[in-house]
Amino acid sequence: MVSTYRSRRVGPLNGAISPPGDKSVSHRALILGGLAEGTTTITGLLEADDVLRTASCVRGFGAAVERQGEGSWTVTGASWSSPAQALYCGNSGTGARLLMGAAAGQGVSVTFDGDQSLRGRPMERILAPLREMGIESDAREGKLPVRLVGGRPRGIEYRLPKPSAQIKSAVLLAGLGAEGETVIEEPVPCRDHTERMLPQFGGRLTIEPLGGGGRRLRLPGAQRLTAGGIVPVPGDPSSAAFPLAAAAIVDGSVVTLRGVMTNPHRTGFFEALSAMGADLSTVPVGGEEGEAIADLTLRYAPLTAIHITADKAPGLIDEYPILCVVAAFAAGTSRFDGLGELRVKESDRLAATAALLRANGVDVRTGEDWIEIDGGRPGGGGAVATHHDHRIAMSALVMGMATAAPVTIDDADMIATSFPGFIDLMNGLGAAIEPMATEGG
Ligand SMILES: O=C(O)C1=C[C@@H](OP(=O)(O)O)[C@@H](O)[C@H](O)C1
Ligand SMILES: C=C(OP(=O)(O)O)C(=O)O
Repeated sequence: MVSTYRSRRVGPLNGAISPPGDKSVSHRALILGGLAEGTTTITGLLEADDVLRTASCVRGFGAAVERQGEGSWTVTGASWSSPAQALYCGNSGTGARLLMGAAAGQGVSVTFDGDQSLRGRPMERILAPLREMGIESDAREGKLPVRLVGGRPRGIEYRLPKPSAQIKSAVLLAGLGAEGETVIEEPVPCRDHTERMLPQFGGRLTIEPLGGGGRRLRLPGAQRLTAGGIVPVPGDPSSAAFPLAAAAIVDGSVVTLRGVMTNPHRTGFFEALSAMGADLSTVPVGGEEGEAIADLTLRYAPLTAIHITADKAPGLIDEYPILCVVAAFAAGTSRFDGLGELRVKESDRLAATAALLRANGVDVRTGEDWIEIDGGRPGGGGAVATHHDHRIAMSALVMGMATAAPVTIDDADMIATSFPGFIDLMNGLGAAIEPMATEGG
């Protein structure tokens, strides 16, 4: 089934909403809960396709994962066993990569698979450190389906080749079951949700500063985790980015996002909005011991172009498509560097974002890992190819809220991988996102 949608300008957006639970934290809570002895309760879990796939994979290893009510789940860990069937991770890079690490640590044999997009994404970045740890795998050209061969991993010293929290977390999760210590050097820091959550499950880990803002993580091997009590999942800053972006480009808007996680490795988009001149206020509302949380209010103000250097990219890596849309409405030329990783996300997001903007009348230049956008008053009217990528779909729909002519997308279904309530929530703020047609069956 293909669902095409149209987004058109209707006036200012107003209101206060809570974004859904954070996707990164949701995956980790399920996986750590599945490894721990006893029952963990997770509240505010993101009930989106990517996370639900991880829930069923964790079940596939023998843990009990049960939905108790909206967003409220229990996970009772088990000694992991080798699943008879391949585990299907759907569209989720985080799910596949973190689960590979966890499975390697538990010594199980397992095959992971995913949808067409995930089958195209690089997995060698996980298989290489796992091989160093002594875990053999079978994969054609480093892509899914991947078969891991069970065995006892050994701790390694590993320097992250890129600032990827998925690689870092996979090595940490494998290290939990390893013989000996695992040491990870992280020259450029990236999101640290695994490190923050581990102690709640009795996990031991020390973090030392490395010169230049980096870190060295030391994780003892052979750890037995214990249930994490209640793990609250804060609001997802990457989802909050869409209504905030809409308020930033639609004149007269005032929108509040409640309970948004403000982990310093995830706030790059909010900092970029402020640097462009958006009137964004942040009121901390708690959560300091695990993940910080705040209410964010954005009042429309005219925007100016910015330059974001490569070292900042990990702090807003998933937000670049929507940031590029915002830049299209800012006076001047914006430039974003260090975007090579965008080429291996759910789609080639650098190419898909450039095409999205061009289809709506924006002048854009790209290189292998950068983009330049000439901002102004884009006319819109474009038909956007989403390449089955949720973030491209939501970015295009937000653009249509501010352009003279409506923006259409070829498929809204993938939005369900990270933000199932997106369309209703945006329309509740005053947007006009409407289905165009449904083809096939
Ligand atoms: O660890 C995580 O939860 C994530 C890490 C990032 O990927 P990389 O590790 O590939 O940078 C991000 O793009 C992804 O959406 C979620
Ligand atoms: C890149 C993303 O997710 P994943 O890597 O988990 O597929 C994303 O949600 O933008």
